[in-house]
Amino acid sequence: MAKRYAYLGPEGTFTEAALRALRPDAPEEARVPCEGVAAVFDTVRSGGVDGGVVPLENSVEGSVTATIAQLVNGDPLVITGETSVPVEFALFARPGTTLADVKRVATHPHALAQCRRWLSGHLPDADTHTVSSTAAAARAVAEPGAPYDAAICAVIAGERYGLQALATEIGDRADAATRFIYITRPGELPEPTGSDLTSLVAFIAQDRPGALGDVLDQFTVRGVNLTRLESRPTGDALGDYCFCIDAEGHVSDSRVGEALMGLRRVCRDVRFLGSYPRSARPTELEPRLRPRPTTEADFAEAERWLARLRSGQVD
Ligand SMILES: O=C(O)C(=O)C[C@]1(C(=O)O)C=C[C@@H](O)C=C1
Repeated sequence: MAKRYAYLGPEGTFTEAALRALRPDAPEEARVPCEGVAAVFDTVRSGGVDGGVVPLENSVEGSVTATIAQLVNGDPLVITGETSVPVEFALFARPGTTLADVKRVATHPHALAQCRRWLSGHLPDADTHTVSSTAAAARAVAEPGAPYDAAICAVIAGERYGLQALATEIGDRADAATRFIYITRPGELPEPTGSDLTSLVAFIAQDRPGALGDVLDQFTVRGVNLTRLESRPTGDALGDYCFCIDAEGHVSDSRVGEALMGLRRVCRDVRFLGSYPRSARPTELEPRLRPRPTTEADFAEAERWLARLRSGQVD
């Protein structure tokens, strides 16, 4: 049966652009728009689709909490791919509307946070309303008797719903980008590519001095670079946190595997969220991320050395 993919819809979201980048050969009917991040996760979990795409983090606004909450607390799904998409915002309204007519602006909370400067400069008195996505805002503005006068959305969404641009490039940061993940039900892992990321959630055993240090040490001593570390409430009690971690490398790399075993020993729980190809190639990475402090070859050589010691040989 042909594969189908859920995404944060409706048509015209940045998430749809991410899905097109991740699955360029998928025909239109393979893309299943969902209203909200939780609905994408549920559709993937229920087996209604093969996988799904959701936003994970934005370079300006940070994490998408709805996605993190599903990854941390929901029934386990794994990440098998990622991509990042530049996010450029525009203000769209029904044809004939002028900027002076705009009193109510709708958009996604992350988009609103990224256009604050432009809004306070150009529409200081407009009321702002948040909806489930930037394209949902554009669609709502296009409806007869719409509750909003304008939407902050991608150009493609404004055009898709027959609106007219009142302003383009209204984001506070022209170089803003959002990172999206491709999620599936647990199954076969993607093959290592030599440029992978491993995502996980570490739940510390007990709040005490050095508890986070113990988690980080598992990576430090094995020369595994972290690309993201975020503390999130577990939801169980006020002040109870877990740590969302992205590390360079694949679970099949010995040192990443050993770091995971180390975490398993020092943490109350570890949720493995997947190993998957990194979207930026190493040549595009900043030099400070390379070279790795130790290589896979160093690791293998140290293992052989230990085996020799254990068998009674001394170098
Ligand atoms: O609303 C959209 O178009 C989305 O794809 C969601 C989303 C997000 O959740 O951050 C994606 C990119 C932008 O930062 C704004 C909104």
